[in-house]
Amino acid sequence: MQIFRFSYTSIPCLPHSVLAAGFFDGFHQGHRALLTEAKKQAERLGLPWGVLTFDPDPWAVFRPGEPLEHIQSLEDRERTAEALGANLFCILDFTRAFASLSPDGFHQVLKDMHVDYLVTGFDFRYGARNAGSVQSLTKAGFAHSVVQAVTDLDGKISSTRIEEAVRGGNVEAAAAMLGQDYSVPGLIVHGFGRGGKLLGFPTANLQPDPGYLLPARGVYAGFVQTDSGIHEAMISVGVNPTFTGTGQTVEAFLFDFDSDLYGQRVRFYFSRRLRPEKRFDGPEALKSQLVKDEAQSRQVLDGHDPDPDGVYATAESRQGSLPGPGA
Ligand SMILES: Cc1cc2nc3c(=O)[nH]c(=O)nc-3n(C[C@H](O)[C@H](O)[C@H](O)COP(=O)(O)O)c2cc1C
Ligand SMILES: Nc1ncnc2c1ncn2[C@@H]1O[C@H](COP(=O)(O)OP(=O)(O)O)[C@@H](O)[C@H]1O
Repeated sequence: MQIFRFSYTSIPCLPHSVLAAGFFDGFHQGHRALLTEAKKQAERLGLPWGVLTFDPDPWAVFRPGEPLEHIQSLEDRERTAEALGANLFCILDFTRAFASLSPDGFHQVLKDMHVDYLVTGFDFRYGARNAGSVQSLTKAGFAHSVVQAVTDLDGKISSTRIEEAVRGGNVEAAAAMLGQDYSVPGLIVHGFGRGGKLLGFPTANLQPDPGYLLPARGVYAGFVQTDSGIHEAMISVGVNPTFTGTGQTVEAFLFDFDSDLYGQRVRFYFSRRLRPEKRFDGPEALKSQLVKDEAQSRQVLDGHDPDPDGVYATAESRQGSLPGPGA
């Protein structure tokens, strides 16, 4: 996949293509329908296909200073598009000047980018005051197709619904909409040194990359992708109320694993919520609960693939060629 990043004022020479346009946070089932359509049109026209996306998030440009959390970083979005077969990934710098283009100004940008065919969602808007829509693409005679909303029993699948599910700890609902388990990358840092010594369960503490949503406090069964492959795990998001003076931590005990993870870039996958976090009378009571959590996690994770499209199959460190899921 070729990646291009540019401003609308200096468009590079791009191949003629079919592009699906959107922000695509999560590349959920609705977003994937656009990619399927782009691929289909590209095959018909004999052209490469890909994604037209924007960075930074338009919200960050129009509401600077407001904290923003995402399902995916730009790099995650690139990796997902690549895993789903895109040939091109075009990132247009999102600025106030770009956003204030007229609809015709935006059509000209598409032409200068050699976009021969555009695929959008039914509610795609563009240009100053959102004046551009699928109707104005038609009026301008721009070759395009419109993909209708992909729905489930609760309505339209959207990044907002996925965010709500993750924030509420409903990671299974998030996974159904995403097409893969919700995951957060980051760095393994030192904790309080209690896990191994006091509890007999060493835990790898994640310093999540900035900007990622975190699932609600609680205990989850999931996976940890490390340099040595993907490992079943049980994960705690919480303040460790059994002990005092602890801030919020995100930590995992990896099953059948015994090596140093400090300083390593990893990815935590949240597959199933097991229970809320509790305050125990002491380390022994917590330890007995952890034994039960491990048994339950092993049971629910058996045969479960957190990343069926192999989006994040390479190790987060990207050093050399490393084993992926199932390794
Ligand atoms: C799967 C799992 C479940 C946990 N559940 C709880 C809990 O319910 N209550 C609690 O106080 N701490 C819980 N913990 C956190 C432990 O208190 C924590 O791992 C321990 O304090 C070690 O911290 P350290 O890594 O900073 O040394 C859990 C940890 C894991 C991995
Ligand atoms: N099975 C395992 N799961 C998680 N971490 C492990 C495991 N085996 C070894 N480790 C290592 O041990 C460290 C955790 O030890 P722990 O006693 O909880 O101390 P800390 O509080 O500093 O994280 C991890 O960061 C990792 O480097």
